[in-house]
Amino acid sequence: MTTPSAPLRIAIAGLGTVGVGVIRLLATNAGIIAARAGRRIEVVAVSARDRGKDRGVDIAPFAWEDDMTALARRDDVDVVVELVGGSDGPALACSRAALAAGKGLVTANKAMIAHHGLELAGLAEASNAPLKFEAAVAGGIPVIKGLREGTSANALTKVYGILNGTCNYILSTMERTGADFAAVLAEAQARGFAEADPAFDIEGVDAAHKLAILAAIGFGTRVDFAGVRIAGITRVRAADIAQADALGFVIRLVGEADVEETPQGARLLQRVRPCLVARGHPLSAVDGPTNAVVAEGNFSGRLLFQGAGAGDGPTASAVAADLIDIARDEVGAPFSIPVANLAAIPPAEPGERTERSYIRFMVKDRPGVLAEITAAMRDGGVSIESLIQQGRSAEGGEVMVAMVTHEGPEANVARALALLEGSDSLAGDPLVLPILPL
Ligand SMILES: NC(=O)c1ccc[n+]([C@@H]2O[C@H](COP(=O)([O-])OP(=O)(O)OC[C@H]3O[C@@H](n4cnc5c(N)ncnc54)[C@H](O)[C@@H]3O)[C@@H](O)[C@H]2O)c1
Ligand SMILES: N[C@@H](CCO)C(=O)O
Ligand code: NA
Repeated sequence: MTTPSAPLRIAIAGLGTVGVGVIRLLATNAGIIAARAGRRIEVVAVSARDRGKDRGVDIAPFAWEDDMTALARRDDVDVVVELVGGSDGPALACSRAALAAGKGLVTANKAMIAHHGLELAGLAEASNAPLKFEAAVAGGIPVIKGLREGTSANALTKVYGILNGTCNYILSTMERTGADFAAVLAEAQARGFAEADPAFDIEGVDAAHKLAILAAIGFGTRVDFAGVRIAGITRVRAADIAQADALGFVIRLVGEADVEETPQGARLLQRVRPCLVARGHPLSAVDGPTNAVVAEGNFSGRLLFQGAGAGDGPTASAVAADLIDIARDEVGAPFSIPVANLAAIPPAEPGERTERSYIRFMVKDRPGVLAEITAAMRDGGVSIESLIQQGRSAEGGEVMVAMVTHEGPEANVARALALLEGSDSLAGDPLVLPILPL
């Protein structure tokens, strides 16, 4: 007769959207999980800011710790699940304590992994403890698993996609309803998609955290968050979304990474920026808090991972999948390759790359302005494919001028715009949005 395996005993630090989602999922799907994990997964202890808060789940059966580091060191815990958030502070302290004590760590915290992932992976490898973070990138989509396992036999040429549910919710809702940015952001916050500080979402930082993690796994490089070039969506206006629509595009916040060979050696390009995406491109149909990641492998071809990128259920699903892997003893190097063997690739300069762009100006409505802009484009070496001026303003007011360029070096657009800097024909800085190739 066989003895049933001992349960995997977990502690949960952080009982917010995701923490409560994990407690619910582990209870609702306990039977399925035990069957697939080969043993039960049991919550033994929890910690958060406010013990008495009504969270809609009963935490009375679990031991309570005020101090998350003490939680991480408990003798009756095998794996700590960090769902607090923040790159440093109690999340990092409790994660370090868990790994140093030889316990497993599961986290949804992309900020922490982007900043301290190599240190934590080093601790995990030193004590042969599992460190897993599927929920940190693209919520419920198994994209870390997809790249660590599914494409592991490939050299990846490119990884890109929609990595922030809040921005995607804002952009696609504004597109559909014409609603105001601030109102839609408030809805995303109310629905639990946004970060505690939503500036991380709308400024592109959250997507950059995720991109740096994906690039590390996809290309076998050291995580280099500082090397990501970041632009968020705060400068995108409803008028840009309407103009893009008229041209046959939607606007999406896209993170992209690739490695290019240059005469100076390999260079890692990582950037997050709002892009025009042609209707017909797979990313154009990605709406609401959905995420999508495209990975191009030299043997697999183009793979598309798509699904819910945020929210309690999908994120809890990814956390629980990591726990099941740990319960099955399916562990490996956190970044697929041991930390010591990850490559350090310097960041690429994008200026020599070519692309088509949408450029939007707000200009004073007076004679000669268009000539000034087109002269700057000519002198910067930018070829204009189409140019649209919207309406007329009241006398002396502002109008929007949008153009689409032919494909050309990115550096030329920067050069042309530098020629316009300080011009009193312009009201504010122009907005440049690249057009994502099909
Ligand atoms: N919400 C999502 O859709 C989602 C998706 C993927 C990843 N994540 C990540 O999961 C983590 C948790 O996100 P969330 O949305 O559940 O956050 P949340 O704000 O809803 O919950 C955070 C929890 O941590 C506790 N906490 C925060 N700071 C604390 C402190 N200084 N001391 C003690 N307790 C503290 C809070 O009391 C709360 O219980 C974050 O790293 C986030 O980036 C969230
Ligand atoms: N704030 C994040 C949560 C999921 O990581 C988002 O909107 O995508
Ligand atoms: Na994921």
